[in-house]
Amino acid sequence: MAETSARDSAEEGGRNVGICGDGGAREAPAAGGSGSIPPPTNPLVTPLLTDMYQVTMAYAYWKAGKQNDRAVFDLLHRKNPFGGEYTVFAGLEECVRFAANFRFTDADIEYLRTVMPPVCEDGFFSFLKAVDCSEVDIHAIAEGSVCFPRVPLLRVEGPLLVVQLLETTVLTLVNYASLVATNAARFRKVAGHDKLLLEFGLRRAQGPDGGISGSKYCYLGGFDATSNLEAGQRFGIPVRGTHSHAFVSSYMSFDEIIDRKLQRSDGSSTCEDFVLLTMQCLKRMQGAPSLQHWFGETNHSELAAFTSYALAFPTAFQALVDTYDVLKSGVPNFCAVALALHELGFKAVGIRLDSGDLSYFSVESRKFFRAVEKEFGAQGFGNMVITASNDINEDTLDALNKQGHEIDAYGIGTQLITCYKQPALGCVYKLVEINGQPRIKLSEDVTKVTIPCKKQCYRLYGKEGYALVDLMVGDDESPPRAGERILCRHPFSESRRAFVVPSRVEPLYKCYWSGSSGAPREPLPSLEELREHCRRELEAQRSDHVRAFNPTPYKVSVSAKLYDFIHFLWLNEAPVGELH
Ligand SMILES: Nc1ncnc2c1ncn2[C@@H]1O[C@H](COP(=O)(O)OP(=O)(O)OP(=O)(O)O)[C@@H](O)[C@H]1O
Ligand SMILES: O=P(O)(O)OC[C@H]1O[C@H](OP(=O)(O)OP(=O)(O)O)[C@H](O)[C@@H]1O
Ligand SMILES: O=C(O)c1cccnc1
Ligand SMILES: [Mg+2]
Repeated sequence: MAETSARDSAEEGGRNVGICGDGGAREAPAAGGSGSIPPPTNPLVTPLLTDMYQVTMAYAYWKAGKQNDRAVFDLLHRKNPFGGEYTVFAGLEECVRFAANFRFTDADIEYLRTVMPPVCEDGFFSFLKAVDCSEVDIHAIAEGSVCFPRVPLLRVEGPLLVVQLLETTVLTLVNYASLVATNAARFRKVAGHDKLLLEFGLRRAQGPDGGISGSKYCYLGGFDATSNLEAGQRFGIPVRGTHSHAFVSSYMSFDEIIDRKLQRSDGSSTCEDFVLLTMQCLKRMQGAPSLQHWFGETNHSELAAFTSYALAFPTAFQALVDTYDVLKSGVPNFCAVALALHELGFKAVGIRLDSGDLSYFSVESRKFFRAVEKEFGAQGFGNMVITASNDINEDTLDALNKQGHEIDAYGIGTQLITCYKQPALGCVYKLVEINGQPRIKLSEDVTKVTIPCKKQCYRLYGKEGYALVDLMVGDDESPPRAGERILCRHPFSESRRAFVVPSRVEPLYKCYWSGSSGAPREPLPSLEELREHCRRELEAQRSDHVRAFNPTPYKVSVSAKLYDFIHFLWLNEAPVGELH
């Protein structure tokens, strides 16, 4: 029979990986095509969670009578994070919740009166009080999708004043969400699909929102569970935990263990002194010829702590073994308690390593488990779960893979949740059309030149089933069709172009908020569905695009017509220099 991985066991109901719980989510998934959409998860996400200049611009638009000009903005990133060639798009549901509930309160309006210059007319504030997203449409790539620079993740269309007001908030909702989901996906890729990935980031996250949204989007990106109970309750993410060094060092002797009784797992009898039993097990291990060279005296306060923890959790005993000395004390003490549990019909879970050379300690611990299994016929000891933590990042995971290790599960905090390798994703929100007139933003840096026009985006697949290219076309152009040859051009580099005959064409945009047209909108999937979508998307990528080291860039292109138009507009808008 194939060995069950730690991850499988956890997914089977989480019985086998420490203390765990899979309580139901407090929030039902957001309403989809019908019904009301709940407010953003974080109550701080209000219309005032924005930069002041959005409101001053709103005033100037209103003063000029431009407030209802029909505007189209694209939200896009220009560069993939972490030196990679892909990004996982996340944060869409929160944007839709924000738009659906966008309304200034009376208190907001009163506050704005105090901060806006006194010249601002009263009529503006009355106007602002009535502003909502009932005339706004949001089209977007599905949340959890793999996406690429320049292809807008969101297209927001509506009255200029209100779609301008959405800018900062939707950026803050998408930037970190997509960054941390991508980080999680990268950790998953290098760790391997058979490993259990636990997110332990809350204590190091950038504040409570970083903690909560970090847990959510790490789960979306491929982590299996979190230590964060609020995120567990709110989103239905499985929660897991072990114990800390403080628990171990809080014990000084066995005298602290008062209630020493432990009923056998089948309830048939009771062991009156479990402490004595663990001490006897340790003695037996010390006397076993095959284990003698491994260790001598162990730390007894550590053994007391482990024994006490096992009395509290006989069915889920997992021990942190590096408080004093991993191989001379932690692992033998753990095995003594695990053997005592075994005698009473319980199966211990395993250990957590939190310092030192994780490869070496995991390999040595596994050898010790196997030796104990052999010596005492303790079935299952050889494959007890080894969890590793301590400032782990992508490079550590890669190094561990190269060295060889026996780790089944990783607990990862700081480097994951803070996105230590790259702390920000640079999504921007750019005006691309106003009243049907395409607009462009020029820059010395060609990567910063915007692609004008209200656009449609398609992913074109080749005959081997992989995506070949993402193609942007003007909204008025006919869509590319499977089996039909189409010229795909790099948006800015004249010589980079290719004819593509797609085997399949996937339209990337769906409508997630349809204020003005009242068109049916896509349902908002549950977090579990987003996670599954993300997993499938990552699996479907060509391996050279998603490898960690020197990945191949994915092609993002525009139609010939859009290419010509971009360059026409560019020449039109760029002033001609004069040399003297
Ligand atoms: N075999 C390994 N290969 C590469 N990196 C490793 C390996 N084992 C551990 N690491 C990493 O090396 C770093 C060890 O850090 P450091 O020396 O500060 O910790 P430590 O002294 O072992 O533990 P602590 O300071 O928490 O008691 C951690 O980032 C850890 O993830
Ligand atoms: O290392 P991270 O990836 O951030 O994972 C979370 C860390 O948090 C805990 O201890 P903490 O760091 O609070 O104390 P310690 O460093 O002394 O173990 C845990 O033991 C991990 O080491
Ligand atoms: O449960 C754990 O082991 C844990 C949780 C958070 C941080 N470090 C470890
Ligand atoms: Mg630490």
